[in-house]
Amino acid sequence: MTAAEAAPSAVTSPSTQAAVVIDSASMTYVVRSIRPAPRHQTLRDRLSRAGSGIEISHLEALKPLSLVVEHGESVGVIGTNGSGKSTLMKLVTGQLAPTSGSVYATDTPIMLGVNAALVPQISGEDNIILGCLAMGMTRAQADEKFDSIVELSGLKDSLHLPLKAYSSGMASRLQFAIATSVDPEILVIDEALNTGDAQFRERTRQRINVLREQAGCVFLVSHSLGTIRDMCTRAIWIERGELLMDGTPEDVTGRYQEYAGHMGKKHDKKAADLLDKCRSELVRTKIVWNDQRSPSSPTP
Ligand SMILES: Nc1ncnc2c1ncn2[C@@H]1O[C@H](COP(=O)(O)OP(=O)(O)OP(=O)(O)O)[C@@H](O)[C@H]1O
Repeated sequence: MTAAEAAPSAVTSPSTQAAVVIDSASMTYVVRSIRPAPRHQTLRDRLSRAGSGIEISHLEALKPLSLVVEHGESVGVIGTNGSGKSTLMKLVTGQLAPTSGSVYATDTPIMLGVNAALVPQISGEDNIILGCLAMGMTRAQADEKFDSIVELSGLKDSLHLPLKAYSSGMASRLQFAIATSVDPEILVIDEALNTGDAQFRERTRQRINVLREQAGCVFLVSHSLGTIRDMCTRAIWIERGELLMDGTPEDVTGRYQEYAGHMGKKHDKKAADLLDKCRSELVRTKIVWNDQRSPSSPTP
């Protein structure tokens, strides 16, 4: 029996406090690529063969995972590169449909990501209006929110400049101020805070706290363990597509740091033992709907 099979599981009936319910959701990407030509061929032959065959492979980015996140929680998501954090966030926002299982949310989650759509050629001011309209506000509502967005961004003196003249930290500030202006019930922040300075981090922390107090919930993906400890009430660790830990930010980041230390020193056995320990200690969530029926409106 593997550690995962031996691990305890908790049956959870999502309460009215639940903002997001992930019910055994998994994600396998289907990757289509051009079949490579044999290496011994000349460059000319290789190029002329390009496109002669399409190869299809499957990449399991996320193993089936269940999680209930309640209103008022801010959940930090950590894990090494390529472990599946962004994939999980895309399932939460409905950008991707899970290969198996379901994801439910009480409201449409707002994603604040490094690639969130701002237009480089137009000014910060125009981006604010455009961003608000893109999030579904009317022009009158966008005008009404304008001053508070300027205030939160802290970029009053630069907003007349085109966005392409902003540093990545300044662009992040603007994105954050626009995205949180709708008081989202569910906010997903994927790496967007990493470029901010200390002042921006403090504003962000305060804004996240306000959203939580208003019974919103926040997911925060970050490689900065300090940010997770500062801003989150709970943390999860995903490694190679597998949920390994779900607990307090201190416990989860501490264990992850230990793992990263072993990996850095190439102590593979110690790293593997630590993963096994996490697997055996994780209390897996099993979702059971009270009325035996899941909600009728999964995302997307
Ligand atoms: N659109 C896609 N098509 C195919 N594979 C993908 C796609 N997006 C991600 N992957 C793969 O899925 C796995 C998880 O990627 P994901 O972006 O979720 O990881 P991550 O934990 O967010 O990584 P990072 O910390 O580097 O941002 C990786 O192996 C990645 O190569």
